[in-house]
Amino acid sequence: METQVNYNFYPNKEVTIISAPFSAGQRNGGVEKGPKYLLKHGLKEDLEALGWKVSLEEPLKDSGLDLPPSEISQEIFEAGNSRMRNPTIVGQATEKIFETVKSVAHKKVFPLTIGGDHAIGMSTLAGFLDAYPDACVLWIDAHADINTPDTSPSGNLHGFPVSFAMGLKRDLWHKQFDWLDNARTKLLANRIAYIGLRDVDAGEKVILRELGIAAYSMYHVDKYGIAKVVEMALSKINPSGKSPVHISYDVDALDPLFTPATGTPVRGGLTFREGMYIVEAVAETGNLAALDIVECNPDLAISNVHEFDTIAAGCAIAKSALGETLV
Ligand SMILES: NC(=[NH2+])NCCC[C@H](N)C(=O)O
Ligand SMILES: [Mn+2]
Ligand SMILES: [Mn+2]
Repeated sequence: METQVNYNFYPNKEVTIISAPFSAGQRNGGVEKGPKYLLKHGLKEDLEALGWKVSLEEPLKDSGLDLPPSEISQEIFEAGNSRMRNPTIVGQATEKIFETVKSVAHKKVFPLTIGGDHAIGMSTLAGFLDAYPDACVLWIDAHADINTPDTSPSGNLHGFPVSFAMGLKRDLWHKQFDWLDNARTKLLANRIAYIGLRDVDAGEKVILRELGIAAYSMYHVDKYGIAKVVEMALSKINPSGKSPVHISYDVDALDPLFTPATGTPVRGGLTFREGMYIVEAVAETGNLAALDIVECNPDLAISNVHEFDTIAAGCAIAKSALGETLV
């Protein structure tokens, strides 16, 4: 089926699935299996059926960086009240993923990065912004993932990627993140909006307020409806309507009813249709130009139904974003 949706930045409709089986940004084993399960569910074939030419890149292949937390030696980097866990392995893996996303984006091919935990968001944002300095970002998540080493309650690096892409508290970083200094463009506060928030740490709330970041929580989804929220978010971050839009989609944005197999589920989330509407509506503008799907963890499913629902939801996000329409 040929899709009705246009992709302004990809007239040739080429997409590269960047497989990022990575879990050291948090402490649950299993999230590194996400890419394998999404692919096994038919992700590649589904996108081909939508008229895309699909290729696959595996930046972590044979790197040893794709091991579950139980198989890597744990490292804690502390300075004063600042803390991050496993900075060396996270820094090494995110650099490799950054290089891949960057080269795919520079080739004018749609980068679809599948995780893996959300630490890889620092790679995808920095890599995409390198090719498109005027890009804007929709971060779809229950969490803001904008902790800095001195605000994080957990030290888990999947709670940091937005602050890294923005270069916040640069002096507190571990040296393994020096690669971010080579990225051409930092993410600016007026180029990112959140949708779906409902579990934001106290220090993150201060950062969001101080920087004036557009943050639409579940309260705003309830109050205005999802269509209005998407419209408001896009008009804030993309006032000209011409910039490419990168969506970083944490499946825990959806209610755990729909994506139960994820490491940090939070009740009161988006319905399945609200979640699909976001990517459908951005795709409809023609400006959707990069997508991440992260935090599917098949090992946390307590039944086959949970596993199926979570993986199927991840694939549905990709299909809706890449042009599947309901009629
Ligand atoms: N990508 C995620 N699921 N992030 C969850 C982050 C949770 C919490 N804010 C933390 O920093 O630990
Ligand atoms: Mn989350
Ligand atoms: Mn996240």
